[in-house]
Amino acid sequence: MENTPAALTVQHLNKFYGHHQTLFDVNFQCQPGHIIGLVGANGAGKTTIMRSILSLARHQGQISIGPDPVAFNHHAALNRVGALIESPGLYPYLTGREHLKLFVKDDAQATTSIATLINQLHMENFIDERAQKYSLGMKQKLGIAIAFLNQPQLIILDEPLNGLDPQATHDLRALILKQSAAGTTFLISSHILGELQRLADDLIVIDHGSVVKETTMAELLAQSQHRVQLTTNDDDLAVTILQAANYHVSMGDGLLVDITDQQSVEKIMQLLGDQQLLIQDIRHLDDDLEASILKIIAQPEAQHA
Ligand SMILES: Nc1ncnc2c1ncn2[C@@H]1O[C@H](COP(=O)(O)OP(=O)(O)OP(=O)(O)O)[C@@H](O)[C@H]1O
Repeated sequence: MENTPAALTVQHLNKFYGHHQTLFDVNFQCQPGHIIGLVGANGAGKTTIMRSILSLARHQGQISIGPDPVAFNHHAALNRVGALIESPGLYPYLTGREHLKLFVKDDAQATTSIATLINQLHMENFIDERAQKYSLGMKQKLGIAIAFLNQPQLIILDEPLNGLDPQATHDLRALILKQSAAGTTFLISSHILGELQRLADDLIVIDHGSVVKETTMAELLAQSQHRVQLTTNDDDLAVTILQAANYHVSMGDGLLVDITDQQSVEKIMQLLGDQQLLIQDIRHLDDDLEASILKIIAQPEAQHA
């Protein structure tokens, strides 16, 4: 089978601001049509990685869009990339529609693609106003629309949900999923992890300028810890019974019981029921993406030496 090149390849990316190194040998690939979440704490290096890919910052290392290398002085392949980095740079005296006309490349498809984006992002009621009057969310929507123009193969979005209301968040999610199903690759940074959990196929976790984890969302969530919180009519006895059956139990708000692959809620209920214990409350406490990422970053080997 013919090998399809990755949509984006980043190899040995290092970045210095003066003498201060902010990226340390960053390596990763983005597969075509995947949505990749780039996550990490404030200052971890997400924006710097994105700016380096787009040749907006000088860096050391190799970056390729598909099979084509991109460098600070050689960036033809960036024609196939759409991006929104930090806040969009807009011309105050131009309307939103004039911005879209300015950035569109293919005149033949300009009118339909601009109209479709305006419609999909619900921008009709402000698109013919000058950008100087735009709110944060309106600017952000226009910046997103510009990133989606010209059918890019790769779209890079840095904190795209900034300033977006719930409807706009929903519209953007629908647009990203539609474009990704059509083959567009996305690299998206966001602190809104619940939203990334709904969108991303793959995750790259950055900490102190290094990649500390590259994984699929499914893999990460499958490895996450499953626990139940329960209250019984005799919690002390319940602890004794569960520990004797090799469950890890801690006392919190009720009993917190870790569940491994070989254990289950049904088995817990049966064990306690066999001893005539009454379960008064029971609920699942599965880790979400936030908890899983915090654990990755907290691991000592995740810290850059
Ligand atoms: N122009 C600059 N000059 C000097 N240092 C910079 C510059 N821009 C970024 N940095 C430093 O590089 C590091 C990475 O910053 P970056 O903006 O890439 O982080 P980030 O992960 O995007 O953070 P956030 O989530 O807060 O946006 C930080 O330590 C930051 O202080």
